[in-house]
Order: sequence, then C-alpha cells, then structure tokens
Amino acid sequence: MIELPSPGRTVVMGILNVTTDSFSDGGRFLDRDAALERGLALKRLGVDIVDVGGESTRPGAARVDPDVEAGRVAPVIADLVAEGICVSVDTMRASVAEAAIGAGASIINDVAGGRADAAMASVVADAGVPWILMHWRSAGDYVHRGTADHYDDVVREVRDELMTQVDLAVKAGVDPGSLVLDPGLGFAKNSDHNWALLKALPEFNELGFPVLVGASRKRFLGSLLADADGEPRPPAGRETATAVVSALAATHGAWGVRVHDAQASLDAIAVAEAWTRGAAGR
Ligand SMILES: Nc1nc2ncc(COP(=O)(O)O)nc2c(=O)[nH]1
Repeated sequence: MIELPSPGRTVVMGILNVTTDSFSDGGRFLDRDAALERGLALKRLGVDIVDVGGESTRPGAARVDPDVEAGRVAPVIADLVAEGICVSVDTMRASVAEAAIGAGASIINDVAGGRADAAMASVVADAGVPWILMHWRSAGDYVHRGTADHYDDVVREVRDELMTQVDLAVKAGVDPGSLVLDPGLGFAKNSDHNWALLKALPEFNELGFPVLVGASRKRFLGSLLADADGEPRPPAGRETATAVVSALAATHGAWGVRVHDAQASLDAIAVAEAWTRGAAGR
C-alpha cells in the first residue's frame, strides 16, 4: 500500500496541467520539457505532490481521447518520478490511471470519484495507491459543468454522496485507508455552494478521511473580488484569495490543498500553522 504524504502540515499539491485549454494555465506545459521544468520548479518550492492532468475539466472543455490523455501525462509523470517527485494523476479514466501508475504515479486524483469509469476502483485496488474521490454529481458532464446542480442542502448532499462513493470503492476492494475526499469546489456548484462547503470543512473532516481543498484561482473567488462594475477578478488576480483559502483550510484541518501558485500557499500555511501553535518552530 503506497502511503499518502504526511509532512506534519497541510499537504500542498502543485498543479501541472498538460493540456491545451485549462482555465488558467492551458497550453503552457503541453511541451514535455516545459512540463518537467514546471514540476522541478514546484519541487524546489517545496510542494509535497505534483498533480499532473492531461484533460481540462473547465466548463465546456472538449473531451480528450483517452490515448491522447495518457500520451500527455505518462511521459511527464515518468520524468518527474525519475527526479524523486511524488506525482498524482488527475484523470477520470481507468486506462489513463493505469498508464500513469505504470509511469510511476503514486496517487489517483479522480474528479469523478469513480463515477465516470466503473473500472477505476479495480485499477486503484490492484495497484494499492491512494485515491482522491472528488465530488462532481454530474461527473463527466462537461456541457453542464458550468451550470450549478440543484441542492436543498449542499453540505449534507455532498457529504452523503461522497460517502456513497466511499462505499462503492470499499465494496470494490479499495482500502478505505487509501481514500481522500474532496468536495469538488466549482464542479456544477455555484459560489454559495462553494462557500457553504468550505465553511463545513470540519464536518467533512469528521467523516474520518483526509480532505483535499481545490479552490485555486476558481471563478467563485473571482466573483467575490469583483470590481465596482461587477466584473469578476481575472484568474491571475486570485492568488491572494487562494492563499487565504489555503491558510484557512490548514487552520480548519484540511489534509491538503491543490494550488497553482505553490509558494503563496506554502507561505500561507506556514503562517497559519505558526499562529495555531503560538510559536515559530514546529
Ligand atoms: N481533486 C481535485 N482535482 C481537481 N482537478 C481540476 C480542477 C479544476 O481546476 P484546474 O483546471 O485549475 O486544474 N479542480 C480540482 C479540484 O478542485 N479537486
């Protein structure tokens, strides 16, 4: 069983999108050398995991052929693992997860939480790797990702639906100790849904699984920081808000945060942890 990183503080997962159209960094790291350089830069900054994704999940993104997705991520993963980096693969597809594990990935980050590919659980169980189960009710429904699903009580429903995903994973032979939960901020959820889920982070922690928070540069932060004309803050202007979310996530017990600007969140988490300890040193 491959263990999750546990650095004694909130884990920082640095994002490496090897895609053409991710919402805030699409196309920058499609080149293998550029992707490796980005991964090494993240390692130098001190991230615990580099999360490699080959298919954008932004609203309206076109699906990528599974072979293309695997072809994008596997070589980059192999290069990063060769440098001693802990790598997760961001995919909803069992075939891509299998290729990623073959290339050395040690964590599966699945935005569909197993609901987009019935074969994913057996791939994870056979490989004995940690599996991040993210909540996305309409998993894989890209067309409507930008449209919020209806929730009467988003916290209760997301919590219950995540636990259903846990039950299905365990029934398929996955070790419950290898699971991480993620509320899926922005995945068919509106701003109020996202803020309610963040406020409820302690309730998710009570489920007994590590919780990952993925708020980095997301639209609900842009809406919060809209200008006097109501124009949302663009993605590049959302780094401070992202770092504050990281600090608060750390304060409220998140296992990890998934971010683009690793330095800002590493600094924010260091401040939050010193504050909580009431002392500088660990
Ligand atoms: N576990 C997890 N994975 C994710 N992958 C992609 C995105 C979309 O953001 P990106 O396009 O910046 O990667 N968000 C998440 C998230 O919130 N949680």
